[in-house]
Amino acid sequence: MSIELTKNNNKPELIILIGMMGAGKTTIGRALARELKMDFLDLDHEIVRRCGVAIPTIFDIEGEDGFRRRETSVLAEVVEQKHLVLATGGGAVMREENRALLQKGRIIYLKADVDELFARVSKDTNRPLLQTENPKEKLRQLLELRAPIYSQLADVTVETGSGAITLTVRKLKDALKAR
Ligand SMILES: Nc1ncnc2c1ncn2[C@@H]1O[C@H](COP(=O)(O)OP(=O)(O)O)[C@@H](O)[C@H]1O
Ligand SMILES: O=C(O)C1=C[C@@H](OP(=O)(O)O)[C@@H](O)[C@H](O)C1
Ligand SMILES: [Mg+2]
Repeated sequence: MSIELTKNNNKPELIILIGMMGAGKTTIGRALARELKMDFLDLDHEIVRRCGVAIPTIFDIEGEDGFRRRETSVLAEVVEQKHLVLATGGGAVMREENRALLQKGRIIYLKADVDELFARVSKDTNRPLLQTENPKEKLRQLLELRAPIYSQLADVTVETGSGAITLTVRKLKDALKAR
């Protein structure tokens, strides 16, 4: 099967947020969509809605592989939508097939360092990959592996520090306008 993909950077009908767990894809994505008067969809939430069970349950029953298959299948559908801000899950960029699908949108990399990411997600039990003895080390390893991929895919990269969420949304809007 060959997929024909065209990328139109001047007309962001589909904005896609990528980045690590805790980067703020879900939170910032929702706020950005509201600001831009676009629809919002979170890939993880859509997977959960379709399965009827939470992400840790999908990992328990089907393993990470099962989750990734579902992720690809939902991603393939939702990238066809227009007027949409799409928040992906942090690992969605790891499959070649997904990276091709992501090219349908304007890709924004939300960047944060390990300390910041850890501070944001450490109390959340909804991320099965971090249910380990040393979740900070796991975040560090995942970041090391994924950071070059996020950077390579990104049309726009926005640093999200410890500042307010509204500030990050403003930065993002400006960055989108500037391109
Ligand atoms: N820019 C930000 N500044 C401070 N806290 C943030 C920021 N972005 C997200 N958060 C907080 O971090 C947590 C994880 O954010 P979330 O949007 O779920 O990240 P992701 O979807 O990238 O994993 C949430 O509690 C959210 O309120
Ligand atoms: O980084 C990852 O591999 C994952 C990130 C999660 O989404 P967030 O990045 O929104 O936390 C979710 O898709 C799943 O737990 C796997
Ligand atoms: Mg999320």
